[in-house]
Amino acid sequence: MDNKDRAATLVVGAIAGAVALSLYNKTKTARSSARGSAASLNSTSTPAAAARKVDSVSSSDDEDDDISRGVLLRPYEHDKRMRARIRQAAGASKDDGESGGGHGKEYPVDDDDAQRLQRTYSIREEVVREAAMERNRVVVRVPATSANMGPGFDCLGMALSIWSEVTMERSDKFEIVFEGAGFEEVPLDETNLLVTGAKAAFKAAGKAMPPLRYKCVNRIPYARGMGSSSAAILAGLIGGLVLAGHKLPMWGAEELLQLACEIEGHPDNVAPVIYGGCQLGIHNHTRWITERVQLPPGIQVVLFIPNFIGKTSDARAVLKDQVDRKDAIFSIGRIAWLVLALQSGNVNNLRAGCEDKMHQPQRARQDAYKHVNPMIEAAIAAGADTAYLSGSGPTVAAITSGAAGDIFLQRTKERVDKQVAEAMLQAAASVNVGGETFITTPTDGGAYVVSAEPKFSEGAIRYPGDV
Ligand SMILES: Nc1ncnc2c1ncn2[C@@H]1O[C@H](COP(=O)(O)OP(=O)(O)OP(=O)(O)O)[C@@H](O)[C@H]1O
Ligand SMILES: N[C@@H](CCO)C(=O)O
Repeated sequence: MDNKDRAATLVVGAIAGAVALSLYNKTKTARSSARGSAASLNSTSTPAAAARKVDSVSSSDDEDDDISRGVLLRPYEHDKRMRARIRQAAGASKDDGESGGGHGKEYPVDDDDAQRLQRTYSIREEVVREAAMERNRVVVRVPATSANMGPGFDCLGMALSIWSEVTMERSDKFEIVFEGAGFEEVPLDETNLLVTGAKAAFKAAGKAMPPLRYKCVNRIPYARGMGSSSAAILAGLIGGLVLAGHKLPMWGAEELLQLACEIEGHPDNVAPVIYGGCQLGIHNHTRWITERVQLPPGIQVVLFIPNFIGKTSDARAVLKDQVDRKDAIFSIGRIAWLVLALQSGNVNNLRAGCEDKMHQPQRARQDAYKHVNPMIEAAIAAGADTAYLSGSGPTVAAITSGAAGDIFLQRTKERVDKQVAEAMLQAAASVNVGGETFITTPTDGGAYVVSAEPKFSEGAIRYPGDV
């Protein structure tokens, strides 16, 4: 990703972040007021001002102020707050450079609290130093993802309930066995992204990369706009970390996200692969950060997956370096609108929220993507709340809502997703594009280790994959 792309991601992501943050704060008002006067971000008058505030909260020296007031609670702030509180509990000066704050603020700590924090902090220190056991074999599951969702170019994406499974084991020679989607096209040499991920993991561990055997049962459509490359990167990274016996510092660092973004270049697929759900990610000038965007309950994702591949590198090549101001204004409003609609559950606003002028029209003008516009119109006419080009395409995703429980228990005529899938197939046929539809749901969870050898379980503490 070049600097221009990164700047665009920052602006779009920051605005969407401001919207999400405003909603988040609304839900946290009770907690904030219980802690005392809240420097409410809700009072921020413009999206731009809110975006500046987001940035200052995450990176300025005022961080401790905001944290102590309970205005925000984010994973990467836990570490700093904990350190400050422990230091205060221990009676140390807050001004010797370590706490990063030095405001002389009184933190609400009693003896029990201090002991608990001290204990937690000790555990955290052990985690940082911990040299985990190297392992011989590991199985990892990684989800498909649908990025961009219209205007969230390079910054927004959601994880889908389509999982690939990768087994990695130490071997006397390098080998990749690939089954399922893309088995005829995927490179089986060291350029495979599973290997790229694994190499990054061993590098992070400071260990030489041993010969590994990879077996991938791939259910994520290959090079179709459903995040097959990000899933492969994360499978390699996670599997590699487990084999290397290296645990990343997660508190305050989101280190796995940094490693994955360094390879992929943007967080819109890799963040939902790691954390699940819908994720909004930006680069804050120092590192990649991401936040969960709540999804409305009961939504389904209807995918039309063409029977041809569309490489992201080709789909990016059609985009110009410069964006017209009116197109930027159009898309900035839409990403804010989309995040607001998702967070608030107002599915009626999803349609406008998924409109875009940054990449979708440019890509849809290509002959290979001629199905995109007719299909979006057909899906919406058939009852979808919205539809958009998934990732860099050529897959089109439509969102339907109102589902509850298992769809196979629902009367066919009441199933909006089926009507939408049929309409998408008809639209594809009308422009002579072949493919299939796939009906799925977002998944709340991200990539996970299914099992490892030797096992993780010991004594009475057991884990599902080890049972
Ligand atoms: N194990 C792998 N799985 C998938 N793609 C791989 C793998 N290893 C290497 N690649 C490369 O990544 C490319 C696919 O990534 P690409 O970004 O084009 O599609 P995608 O990730 O499926 O879609 P999108 O990023 O738009 O959601 C392939 O052309 C291939 O060169
Ligand atoms: N945001 C990316 C997604 C695919 O990697 C793009 O649209 O090119």
